Amino acid sequence: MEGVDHLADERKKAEFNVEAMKIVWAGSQHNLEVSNRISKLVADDPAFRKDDRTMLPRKELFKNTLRKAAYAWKRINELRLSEEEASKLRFYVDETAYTDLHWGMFIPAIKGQGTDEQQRKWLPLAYKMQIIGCYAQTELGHGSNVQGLETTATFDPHTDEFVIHSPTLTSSKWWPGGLGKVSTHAVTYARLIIDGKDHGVHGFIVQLRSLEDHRPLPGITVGDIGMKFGNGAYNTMDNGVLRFDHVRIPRNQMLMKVSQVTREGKYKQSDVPRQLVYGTMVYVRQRIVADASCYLSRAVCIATRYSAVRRQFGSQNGGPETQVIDYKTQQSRLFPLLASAYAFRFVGEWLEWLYTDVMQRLQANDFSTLPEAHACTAGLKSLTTSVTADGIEECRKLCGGHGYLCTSGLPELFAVYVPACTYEGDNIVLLLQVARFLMKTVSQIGTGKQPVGTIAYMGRIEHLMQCRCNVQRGFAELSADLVEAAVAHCQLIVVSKFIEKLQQDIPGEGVKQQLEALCGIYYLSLLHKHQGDFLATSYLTPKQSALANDQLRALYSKVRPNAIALVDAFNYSDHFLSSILGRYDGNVYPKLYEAAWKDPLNESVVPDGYHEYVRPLLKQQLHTARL
Ligand SMILES: CC/C=C\C/C=C\C/C=C\C/C=C\C/C=C\C/C=C\CCCCC(=O)SCCNC(=O)CCNC(=O)[C@H](O)C(C)(C)COP(=O)(O)OP(=O)(O)OC[C@H]1O[C@@H](n2cnc3c(N)ncnc32)[C@H](O)[C@@H]1OP(=O)(O)O
Ligand SMILES: Cc1cc2nc3c(=O)[nH]c(=O)nc-3n(C[C@H](O)[C@H](O)[C@H](O)COP(=O)(O)OP(=O)(O)OC[C@H]3O[C@@H](n4cnc5c(N)ncnc54)[C@H](O)[C@@H]3O)c2cc1C
Repeated sequence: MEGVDHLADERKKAEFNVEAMKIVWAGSQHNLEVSNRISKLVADDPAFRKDDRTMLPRKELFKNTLRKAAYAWKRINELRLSEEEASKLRFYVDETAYTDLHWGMFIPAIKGQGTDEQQRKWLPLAYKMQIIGCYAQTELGHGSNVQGLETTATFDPHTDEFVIHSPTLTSSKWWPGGLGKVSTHAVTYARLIIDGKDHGVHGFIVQLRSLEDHRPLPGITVGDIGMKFGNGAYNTMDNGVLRFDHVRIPRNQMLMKVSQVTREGKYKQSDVPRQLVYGTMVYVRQRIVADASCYLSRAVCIATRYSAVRRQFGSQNGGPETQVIDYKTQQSRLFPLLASAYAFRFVGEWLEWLYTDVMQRLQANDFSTLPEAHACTAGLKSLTTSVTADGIEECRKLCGGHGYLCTSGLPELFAVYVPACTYEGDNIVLLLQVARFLMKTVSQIGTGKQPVGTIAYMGRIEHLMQCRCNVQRGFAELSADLVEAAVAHCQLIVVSKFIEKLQQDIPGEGVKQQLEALCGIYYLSLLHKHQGDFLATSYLTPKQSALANDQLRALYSKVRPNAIALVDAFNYSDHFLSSILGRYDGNVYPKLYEAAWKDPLNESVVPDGYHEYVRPLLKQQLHTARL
């Protein structure tokens, strides 16, 4: 019934202060306040309606996204929202769009790789959205292998220009978000050629479309690459294809913070690691980790609330059937994901600190923690996106048949999220980077260099110090195993950051106890999943492994009465969740039934096509039956 909280009894079971947990999840009282205000602003504005997305044809869907992005920009300016508030508004609008890449990659690339002069010229235009940018790195033939990119930028000393060109079909830029139909400019990655010498991949600002009539400029061929996975989902984004036919840009449009080309055509590499050209990707990877906790928590919120509403089997003497959340199988699938959502939130906070610290060190030309930052952002991006993508699918399955309805919110959430396992670095390719970092650490231990930071624990691997093994040999042969070691390394980071979080002062009655239980579920569920490795290496005895499993089950029972309150603490509005199964009031069945009749297919009792395609069959069947 309307107005009744069908989850009220569940909420009464909470053994902790939910409002205090909301602050922990938000990061601070201030963040919670801003989130509440902006979330309501979006939820209350019909212009941000999103329940029709999965039913719109692509052109209409895309135009609707353009409308929303323009309206959001209008509201940001009318309300004079800060950058923080504007970012929150785009988050709660919850629709991938060209603005993601304008704000999330184009601007960071200029900030990270542009000189002060270039920043002074381009950033004001970008901040006012007088130009709209994208990040054009991936090509049809290369994405993971950045050093394999084929687009060329050839310096012409006669005109003090670079000639940007797509020499082959496979050099066509392919995938950049916002490129297909909207961006006027791109930070384009191309091979710098000077006097026939290839200096490798560098970033260049290239205008793609006229600011007058939006038509592609001479030498530019650009368009959308076509429909992607799922209805709605990432089809609100114009991922594009782009080819250059000898397009000329001024020399000062090469991003020159890391390396420069003089008027005379002399190449100067600052004494900084060439990998700084990858800096934007590192920035986005750390953002994606924080974002993973948002996506996973949305799915867990839906599945937890529905698991408390859904009853199936177990009726005693005509009494109510059992809530499926009370089944140990349901808990063993759901609660590790709930724990992971909190774990990823905290490791995302730490990674943001690590990234900020590295950026400050770079200002002082201190590159000492750059390798660790690369390994942590790459590895944690890989781990958290893989677990989140698989977790959203598991949450769909935890909701049974109704989880497969678009009105559950889960199919679209899955479809929009899963590319995160690929973009910003294929997850396996990134784990191989972590494996390379671990093996390099091992080789350095042999030289007496003690590891610090997230690899300090490796200093205790005494036996490796004696083996003097040649870690270079067999990397390719052992890469699958090394990837597993990289995953374990990242899982250890997540566990250690969760434990460090618990060592902080955490206000609120019962809050710390709940987080301790979730931390226990996180690491014990990992230990259970990988117990074979621990047993095979004698790190655990069978008895210890059994005790750990017993403790895990005990923690499920401890969390069970608090489960609804723990997902309420995510503080998501019904508008943001966009899920009938995940409604705050748990009023699922009436709303599912109501929603079904709103489907366009039910606009007519007799479906279009009946008379052309069904009736003839029936009549034919009737005729046959009479024979
Ligand atoms: C659902 C969607 C909704 C919202 C979006 C979701 C989340 C976003 C969250 C918040 C939004 C905020 C911002 C983002 C905005 C929008 C994001 C939305 C969508 C994302 C769009 C995705 C955009 C892209 O995909 S851009 C293209 C990404 N491409 C890649 O990642 C390519 C991967 N490949 C590489 O990085 C490199 O090729 C490589 C690292 C694999 C290899 O490089 P290379 O060959 O040059 O090096 P190696 O020989 O392997 O190593 C040499 C040494 O260099 C070291 N190294 C390598 N990389 C780095 C680095 N980055 N930093 C530091 N050091 C590095 C390496 O370790 C070696 O060192 P050694 O000492 O010699 O061993
Ligand atoms: C939705 C979406 C949005 C995107 N947005 C952008 C954007 O805005 N800008 C942009 O520039 N790009 C963008 N991309 C492209 C994206 O960054 C690349 O697709 C991604 O980096 C993966 O590269 P790839 O496609 O070449 O994969 P591949 O490397 O071809 O991966 C194919 C398989 O090969 C494996 N593999 C590759 N190399 C190795 C190796 N050395 N060892 C073992 N296995 C290997 C991979 O693990 C994978 O299983 C986007 C992609 C998607 C899906």
